Formats: sequence, structure tokens, C-alpha cells
Amino acid sequence: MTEKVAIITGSAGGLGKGIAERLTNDGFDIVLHDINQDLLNETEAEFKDKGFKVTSFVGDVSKREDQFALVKHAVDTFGRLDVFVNNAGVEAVTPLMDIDQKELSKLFSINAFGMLFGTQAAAAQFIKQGGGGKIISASSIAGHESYEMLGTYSATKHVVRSFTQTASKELAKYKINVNAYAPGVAKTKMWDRIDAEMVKQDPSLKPGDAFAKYTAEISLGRYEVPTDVANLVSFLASPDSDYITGQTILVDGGMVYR
Ligand SMILES: NC(=O)c1ccc[n+]([C@@H]2O[C@H](COP(=O)([O-])OP(=O)(O)OC[C@H]3O[C@@H](n4cnc5c(N)ncnc54)[C@H](O)[C@@H]3O)[C@@H](O)[C@H]2O)c1
Repeated sequence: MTEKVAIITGSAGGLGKGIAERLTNDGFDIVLHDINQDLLNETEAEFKDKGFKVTSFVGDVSKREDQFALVKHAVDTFGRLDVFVNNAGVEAVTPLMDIDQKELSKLFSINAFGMLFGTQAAAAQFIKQGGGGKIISASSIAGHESYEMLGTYSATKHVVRSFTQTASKELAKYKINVNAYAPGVAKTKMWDRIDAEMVKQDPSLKPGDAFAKYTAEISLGRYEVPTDVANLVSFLASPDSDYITGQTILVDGGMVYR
């Protein structure tokens, strides 16, 4: 059987690293990718020590040419592409009245335009190969429901859900499945930063309080870990999800009900 190949953007750390680790265990050859070269090198070395078949590529998802170069690197290295995970994303914590052009440009460029460019680059390769493929993107609970202080972030994660629907409809004829995962509150560097910013904005909060407030609402009684997200992405990357497309699936321990 031909080995399958997966790209995960923003996989030097956080949820992306957890997804990459799971997909290697599922038998994929992996392309790690990040804008943070040092962390990417560390993660690649760690994966190689574990015997994983892995390569890495430094790029910025907000640059369309970088996304196409990333896919080219995967094909040059492993000969094909089967799964593209649009995982990279950034946050901002700002009261609505203070949101400015700079924040909007940054978050939309990375979270929304980046997801679209990744989808285009992956789909172009899948169409060329002719055998279909899977595109899986990071939305969020904030892609289903918008939160205070997270206005720009929430808007970009709604865009991910929107492009997922459009792409699934346009690309279905090529047997390309397009879905998204919508995590809740996972303890990664992203939430460390969100908590620190929320504390800065509200003097009644101490470090850890914002994270505690959000996680207290989770029905299953604990915060999310990368494996929780990776389990869903593994399913969406597998033939078991062949009849699912255009969906943004919540994986949040019970926070947002749709
Ligand atoms: N942590 C959560 O609770 C949570 C919840 C819902 C959704 N998400 C989404 O899941 C994804 C991963 O989140 P995380 O918590 O692991 O974040 P993280 O900040 O811990 O990791 C994100 C990674 O993406 C990389 N990155 C940032 N900008 C990039 C760019 N322009 N190009 C390439 N790489 C870039 C970073 O260097 C980092 O390694 C994001 O899209 C995020 O919005 C996270």
C-alpha cells in the first residue's frame, strides 16, 4: 500500500504538534510546518528520535506563495499529498471598541486568508493527483458562538466555518472532503496568552482566573488536551469519515451545543 502523506500547519507546538504525533501513529508520513523555525527544528528532531517519518517546512500561512511552496515541499519529499490540516492560528483579546485595523489585518490574514490559501494549495494538488483528499481546518467554539473580548478572533473562526462549507460544495466533485474541528478550551500557549491578556484588561482577575472561568463551564469537568483534538482530526483524516463533508465539528467537552 502507498504510504499516505499529511501536512499540518502550525505544528511546532500546541494542538498542531499533538495532531502531527497522532497522524504519524496512524501511519502517515508527516510534514511539520511553522513560522517559528527554532521550535520547528526542536519538534522535528524530537519526532525523528522517535523514528517518525517526518520533514519540516518554515512558512507563513498568510502568504499564498508559502502555502503552495509547502505543498510542493511535501510532494518533492514524499511524492504525494493526502491530508492537509489548516491548524495555524493566532488570537487577540481586545474590547470591541478598541479593535483596530492592525489587529483585524493580522488575524484575518493568518486565520482566515491563511486557511483559504492552504485549502487552495492542497486542493490544486489533490485535483492534479486525481484521487481525492482531505482538508481539515481549525475553527473553534468561537466559530459557532462569538465571545466578549474575542471579537476579531471569533469573526475569523466563523470565516473558517464559512469557507469550509463553500469549499466542500465546490470540491466534492473531486472527492475532496473539507471539514473543520472546533476545539473548546485547551491549555496551550494560546490560552496562556489569552488568560494573561484578560487579566490585564480586568483588574479584578488574577493570573489563571480567566482560564478557570472558561473551563468551569465544561460539562465533562476538565480542560481540553491536544489528544482530544487529535482524536477527531485522526477520524476526519481517515476513510471512516468519507461520507462527512462541510462540517465544523465541536470537540469541547460540552460547552457549545449545536
Ligand atoms: N487552544 C485552544 O483552546 C484552541 C481552541 C479553539 C481553537 N484553537 C485553534 O487551534 C489552532 C492551534 O491552536 P494552539 O492552541 O495550538 O495555538 P498555539 O499558539 O499554541 O500554536 C500555534 C502554532 O501556530 C504557529 N503560527 C502562528 N502564526 C503562524 C503563521 N502565520 N504561519 C505559520 N505558523 C504560524 C505558531 O508559531 C505556533 O507554533 C489555532 O488555529 C487556534 O485558533 C485553539
